[in-house]
Amino acid sequence: MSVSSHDRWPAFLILGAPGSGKGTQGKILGSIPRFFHCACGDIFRSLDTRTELGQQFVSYSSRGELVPDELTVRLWKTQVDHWAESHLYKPDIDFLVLDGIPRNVEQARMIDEFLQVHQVFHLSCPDRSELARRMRKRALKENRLDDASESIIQNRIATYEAETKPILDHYGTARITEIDATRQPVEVVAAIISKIVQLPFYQSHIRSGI
Ligand SMILES: Nc1ncnc2c1ncn2[C@@H]1O[C@H](COP(=O)(O)OP(=O)(O)O)[C@@H](O)[C@H]1O
Repeated sequence: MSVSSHDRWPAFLILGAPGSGKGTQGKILGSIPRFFHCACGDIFRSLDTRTELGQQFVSYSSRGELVPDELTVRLWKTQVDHWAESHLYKPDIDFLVLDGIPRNVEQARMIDEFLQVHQVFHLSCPDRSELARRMRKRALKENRLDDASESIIQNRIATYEAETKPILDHYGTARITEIDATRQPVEVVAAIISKIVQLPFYQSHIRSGI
């Protein structure tokens, strides 16, 4: 499964607590040519819940907990390979926009083997009650079990604080852009895009005509 360093997929990461707007931003970016949105939660939700894997996902996510790393990374890698084989995702010219993976430092280390994260966009929302409000709204609209109760919501926010936020240290400040997640979606996406187009890596990748 190992990939040489020059073959590693170029990627951007959207990081933020549940309800911070990662999925909204990922979808918008994924609609732009040469950006490919990859939402780990969507990969899990597409599993047939009658299968053992599907059952495992339901049992972890309905408690607000993370699915074990080994299983998560294996499933994620299989799905990205599948997208690449079917040419939906073109690793030589597309930028991966990761949303929901990695979710802890161990996953960050595991996926570093396959991709190169060029910038992390941290959608920051210190107001936890605003996040909870957004999740309750989403539960009504999208029928999400994991957004359905107050204790699960609190557990998901706590899991984010304890396990996902330390990822910021893994990537280091030079690769992190802080964005205020309470701004309008159009303003958040504008901030992300203006940062990307200024990155030397982006400029050289685009100019190389790959
Ligand atoms: N990378 C991951 N590692 C472990 N579990 C994950 C991962 N991605 C998604 N999950 C599981 O799927 C659930 C829903 O994820 P997601 O749709 O990304 O929610 P949100 O965007 O609200 O944070 C998580 O609470 C977790 O149980």
